[in-house]
Amino acid sequence: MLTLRSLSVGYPGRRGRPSRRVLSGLDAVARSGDLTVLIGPNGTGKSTLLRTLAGLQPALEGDVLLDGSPVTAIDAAELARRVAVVLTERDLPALLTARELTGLGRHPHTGFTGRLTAADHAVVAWALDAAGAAHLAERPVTELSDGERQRVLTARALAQEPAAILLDEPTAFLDVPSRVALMGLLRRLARERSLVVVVSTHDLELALRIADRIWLVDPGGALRCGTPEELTLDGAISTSFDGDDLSFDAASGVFVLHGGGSGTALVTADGVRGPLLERALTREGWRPAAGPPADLTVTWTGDAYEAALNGTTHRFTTLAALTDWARRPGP
Ligand SMILES: Nc1ncnc2c1ncn2[C@@H]1O[C@H](COP(=O)(O)OP(=O)(O)OP(=O)(O)O)[C@@H](O)[C@H]1O
Repeated sequence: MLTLRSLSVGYPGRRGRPSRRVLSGLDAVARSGDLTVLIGPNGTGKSTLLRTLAGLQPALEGDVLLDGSPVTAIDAAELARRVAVVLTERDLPALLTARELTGLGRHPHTGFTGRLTAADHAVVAWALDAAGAAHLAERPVTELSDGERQRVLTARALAQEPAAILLDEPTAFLDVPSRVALMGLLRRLARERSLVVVVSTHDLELALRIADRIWLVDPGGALRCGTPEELTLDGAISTSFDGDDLSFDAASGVFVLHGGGSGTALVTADGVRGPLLERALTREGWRPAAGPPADLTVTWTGDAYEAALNGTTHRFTTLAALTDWARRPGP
């Protein structure tokens, strides 16, 4: 497991510039077998923390322990075997194919010559496949799209067969199915291979759905740790992310736009139509009501939407027509 003990991270002062302490007094554990997801608003220090955990920059104070040993006491070659890091790199070595770049992940294991054995090639093939990048294997890495490059960088980390894998926003450039697939893969790897996996993301809704443990850097610089449900229940998620226009709905686990000043709306419709209607009305400035009374009631009759407002009922045959009317309800 990976343990943070009274850890402070940041940037030492240089050439007359003062040092910058980004986060301090951090205590946390990322367990083997868990997918630990690091979340927090912009600029709170997620990348700085991940780089410090990976040994890419020194801690200002305190310790990072890998299976009980301070990472500073583990020699560089050993650390390279045990910890893999995926940063949002854009400058990759030209002329390498995706397979060759993934092969670089084997280097901590290959010894002095760097030559890959048949067993190493098999691990590379597995890693490319696991990261959904097998079809990219022979492509030059400089010609890949952002999302494709992210998969190959993930494959390189997997090829390293580390004990811990740290990823900084690996889903940033991926489309939605690929994000879910990559997070799912990371969780599966954590469980099946008993890996420590710490991954930062801005995809809060996905994080809360898929993480075993959340590390939340709150705006005050504290690190709040717990299951997604614990942090939702104790209000930590709302406190960190709610804004003037947006708030986190604990029950559904998604962000909702605040209804404006149009009033409350009560929806009666079966299946998925109900939540979709509520979403459309919220976008137009109505606040969903849990039950009667409400300023506006909308009922799906099976072939039309009936909207009752101020004693008058309006009938719409399409959701688009209802939505347009709800924006500026008239007679
Ligand atoms: N090299 C540096 N020297 C000094 N300060 C830095 C340096 N790099 C980042 N910072 C500052 O450290 C703070 C944390 O930055 P960091 O990139 O870790 O945040 P983050 O949570 O990853 O942000 P984001 O969500 O926007 O990616 C920011 O205020 C940033 O300006």
